[in-house]
Amino acid sequence: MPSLSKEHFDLYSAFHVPETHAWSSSHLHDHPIAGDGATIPVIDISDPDAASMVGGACRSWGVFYATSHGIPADLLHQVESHARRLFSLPLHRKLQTAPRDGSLSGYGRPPISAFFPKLMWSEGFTLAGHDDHLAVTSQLSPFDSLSFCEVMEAYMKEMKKLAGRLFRLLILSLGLDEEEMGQVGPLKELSQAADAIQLNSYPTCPEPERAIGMAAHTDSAFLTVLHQTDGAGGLQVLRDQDDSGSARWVDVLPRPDCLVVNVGDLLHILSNGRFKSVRHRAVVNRADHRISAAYFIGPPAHMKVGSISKLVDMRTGPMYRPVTWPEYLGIRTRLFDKALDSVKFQEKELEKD
Ligand SMILES: C=C1C[C@]23C[C@@]1(O)CC[C@H]2[C@@]12CCC[C@@](C)(C(=O)O1)[C@H]2[C@@H]3C(=O)O
Ligand SMILES: O=C(O)CCC(=O)C(=O)O
Ligand SMILES: [Fe+2]
Repeated sequence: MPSLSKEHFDLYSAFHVPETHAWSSSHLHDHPIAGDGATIPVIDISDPDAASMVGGACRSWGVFYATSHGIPADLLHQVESHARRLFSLPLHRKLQTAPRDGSLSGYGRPPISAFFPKLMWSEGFTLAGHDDHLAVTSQLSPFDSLSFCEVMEAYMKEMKKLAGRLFRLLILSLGLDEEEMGQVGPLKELSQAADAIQLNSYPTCPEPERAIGMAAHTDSAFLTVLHQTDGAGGLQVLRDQDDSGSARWVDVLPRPDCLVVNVGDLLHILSNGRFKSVRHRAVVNRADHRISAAYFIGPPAHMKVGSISKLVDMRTGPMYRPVTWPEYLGIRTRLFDKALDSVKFQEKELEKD
């Protein structure tokens, strides 16, 4: 069993933020927080104009709130309460499920943690594929791992359907017709698309101004659909340029009946840079123990993702070289937030007419 080192400080009973978790203020305050007025689009995805609204939001923000998403409220509550129960287990029991032998599923720090000298004020549990996660959760007996798995699998199934709807809207918004849409690999093979759930727990923090729940990053997949608990919130997205010309962190507060959808790096590549992979982070607070459940959908492991040819300017060629998701995750392991730039082709000089 992994030992309970200082690194596994119990966040739930903390009276102060230890040095291991204290981030420098330059890291935390790299950009100002936007005031009111910066409003993330709220889109009813069953609206007849949903495609153009979703397309507009992904071009301009890389994120939006989706309503009429079709995920039953009861299922969302069950996911949340199972996640709470899992994170409330004693630390040594959770550590028993740490991913091993090439598995991705289990309790632990997300891969981005490796890029920062300080630890994040959160715990994570990844579920990637049925056998993978059943193998770890079944070790949690007498924790009700079967009902945990049942709920998570029902959630993944519903989320995949929703991701299919969102994808269709996005592709339509790019001006592709039904026939061309059928030729776009990821949509054609959605049933085989790879997906994963990341459960995040952000305990209350005695000194939230010194800690970070989840450090700034972009997600690697096509799309992320996030459910967050009601309460103080914590998710923030980086709005590149506001009217004042500077980048600002914008709060993505919980809204009733809304899920948060954000663009990941592979959709940025697929759309030849039209949809923006949005940088985001999660801050913590003194009052609420926040839970979030992120659903990631990406291409099947073997599929190379390149820019849709109709979106490529024939004179300059595609902006990015095609990559598979596992290949891209490998690049991120080495380069983290330089990964997207590293698969970008050098811009060609256009000859003057
Ligand atoms: C499917 C995945 C996406 C993810 C890496 C992973 O294999 C499982 C964890 C995911 C997560 C969640 C927190 C943020 C993130 C950047 C990270 O470090 O782990 C994402 C990864 C990603 O989007 O690449
Ligand atoms: O919890 C959140 O609000 C953000 C989580 C996140 O960014 C992730 O899991 O990739
Ligand atoms: Fe994320």
